[in-house]
Amino acid sequence: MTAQLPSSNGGDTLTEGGASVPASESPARSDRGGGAERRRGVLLANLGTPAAPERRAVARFLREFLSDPRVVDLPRWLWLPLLNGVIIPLRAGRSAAAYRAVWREDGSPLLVFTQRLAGRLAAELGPATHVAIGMRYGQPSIRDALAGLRDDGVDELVVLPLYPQFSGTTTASIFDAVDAGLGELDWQPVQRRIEDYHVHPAWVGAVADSIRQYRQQHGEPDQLLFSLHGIPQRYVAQGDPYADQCRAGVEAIAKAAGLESEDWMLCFQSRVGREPWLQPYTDETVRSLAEQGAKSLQVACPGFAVDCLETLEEIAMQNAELFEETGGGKLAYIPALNDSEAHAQALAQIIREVAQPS
Ligand SMILES: C=CC1=C(C)c2cc3[nH]c(cc4nc(cc5[nH]c(cc1n2)c(C)c5CCC(=O)O)C(CCC(=O)O)=C4C)c(C)c3C=C
Ligand SMILES: [Fe+2]
Ligand SMILES: [Fe+2]
Repeated sequence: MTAQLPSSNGGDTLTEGGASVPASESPARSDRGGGAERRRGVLLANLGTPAAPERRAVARFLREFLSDPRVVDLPRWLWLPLLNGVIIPLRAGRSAAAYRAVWREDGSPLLVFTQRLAGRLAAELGPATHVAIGMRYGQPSIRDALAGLRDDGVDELVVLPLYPQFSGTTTASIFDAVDAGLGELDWQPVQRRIEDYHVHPAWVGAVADSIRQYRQQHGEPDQLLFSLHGIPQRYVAQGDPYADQCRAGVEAIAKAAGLESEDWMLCFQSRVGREPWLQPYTDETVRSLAEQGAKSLQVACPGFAVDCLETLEEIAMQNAELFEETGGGKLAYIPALNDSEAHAQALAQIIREVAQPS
């Protein structure tokens, strides 16, 4: 199915088969028809990761990431001195140690899996579609990815942030970087932006299948946790749809996986700072389940398209340890979809649905 996008710049969002596409991004989108074949490019965008698991590289990454006003919205005069004077000096070393615990011979898991997924996706979409990866923070940058696509002669650009659930802190920030990159390059391709795909049946089916397969191999736990990255509650109160999309998405996955409502829970991880974030918090939930006598947990993290620090270290190491130490048994992490064929097929379907027929 191909999305029929209206030619106005009305700012509406179209939902096609579960993926939301804003209808307002490229003024020239509908006036270029003419029957000429388009060269399609896909920008597969992700958060980014440090260049190395060392203090300096991690400090550089955190400085860029946490200076983004989409991520931390405090007034700059207050936040930037606090970030540079207190938070980075305190956090960089600890964070670098956590990165070292998951770093692979071929690099950061987030980058390696994103690169591999891009390769699979390119194979799935065929030689007429160019796929490039761009990181919101660090390298390879979104601007350089766009420059590569432009040099390949792309004139229809699909932007796919690897965030199934929309948040201003993630997806919108990627769109900011795409705007800035296109502006710098003075390039105006036709654009399709995929805002979210949290209830797209292809993606929901792929996640549900991965959970079912995991349980066939490893058995059923006392409880399954869906753990998604948190954001401050204040952002949700200001209108960020992230929490609603997390709930709708995990309900769809649970239903597709045939889970009963008492078999699973949604919780939120990775809180930073003191203000309240989305709740229940994953670590408090893990502790309380252990105290209530749970002996086995499985944790799936369907907000993370690929495995990264937050899944491999925070869930599979820290929370597994916490569960054991507080009287539980084994906490098993169900890997992200990563570069699986099922993931590439689901994303290819989402892309095909929003792209123009060529
Ligand atoms: C301080 C605010 C943060 C917000 C808001 C936030 C939202 C958010 N993040 C992701 C996905 C990822 N975050 C990752 C790491 C990470 N996140 C924050 C802070 C916020 N995230 C920090 C400080 C870090 C760095 C690690 C640390 O020091 O603890 C990662 C992993 C990156 C990697 O290299 O592996 C991902 C992915 C989402 C989806 C999200 C909001 C929905
Ligand atoms: Fe984060
Ligand atoms: Fe974390």
